[in-house]
Amino acid sequence: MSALVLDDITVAYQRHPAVHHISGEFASGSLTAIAGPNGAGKSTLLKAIMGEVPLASGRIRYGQYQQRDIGYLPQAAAIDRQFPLTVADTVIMGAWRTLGVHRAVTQDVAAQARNALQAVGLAGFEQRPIGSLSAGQFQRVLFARLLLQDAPIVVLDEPFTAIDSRTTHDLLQVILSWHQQGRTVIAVLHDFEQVRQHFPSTLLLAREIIGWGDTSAVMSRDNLTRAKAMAEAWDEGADVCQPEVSA
Ligand SMILES: Nc1ncnc2c1ncn2[C@@H]1O[C@H](COP(=O)(O)OP(=O)(O)OP(=O)(O)O)[C@@H](O)[C@H]1O
Repeated sequence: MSALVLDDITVAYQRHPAVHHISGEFASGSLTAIAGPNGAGKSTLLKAIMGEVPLASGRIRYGQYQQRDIGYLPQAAAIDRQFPLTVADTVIMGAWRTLGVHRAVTQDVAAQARNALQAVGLAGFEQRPIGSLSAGQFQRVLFARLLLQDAPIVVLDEPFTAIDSRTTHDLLQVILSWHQQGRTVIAVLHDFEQVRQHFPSTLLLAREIIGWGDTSAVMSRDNLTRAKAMAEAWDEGADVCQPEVSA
């Protein structure tokens, strides 16, 4: 069964394609890394899945779930940490689906938030302002929020960039436990060794698909060389291709 199906999708910024004719599917319960050179369209693909950028063409099908059932962690740079929130409030926001907009936070949700913080190694941090946390601690908070969200599909954009190795190790265990629980997990990653060791499936992207499937086959030397060569040959000014108009 498919959790997400990409049906010939193209995404463009000011008509320049960042993701070009991508088709394929993320199987339900799969653990997939998205890898590729800088500017390959990895973040853009995640944003398209989340509905944050429009599709120039093609379609995304969400299987048995809806877009709002996806837990999403954007790149760290996209998150405002100056907002005056406590760690507990930030985590509790993950439960918005069960809380609704106006309902009070129940003791149950507050307890879940404490448990989630404990699971990511931040017990006792509940009342700390998020602005006072280190990058690694803040990433742990965002994972605790995802734990509360309890989403069947989790999408992570470079979750370990600029994060210390201890935190990376701990949060990788959280990702692996999501996989063991049968959730569908998709993560953009730059560390190829990490991808090879822990991610059974990989989508190697260079605007187009270089390979998608079993990690050992996709991350071959040939494919990585091809991805690099495509990145070097990119024409930043290329227009989105237009379908031929029949007479
Ligand atoms: N908001 C935007 N407006 C215009 N162009 C954009 C925008 N966002 C991304 N791009 C361009 O689209 C292309 C793909 O960017 P994207 O961030 O998706 O790549 P990426 O694979 O995630 O790269 P990285 O590994 O460097 O994060 C790049 O050429 C980038 O400059």
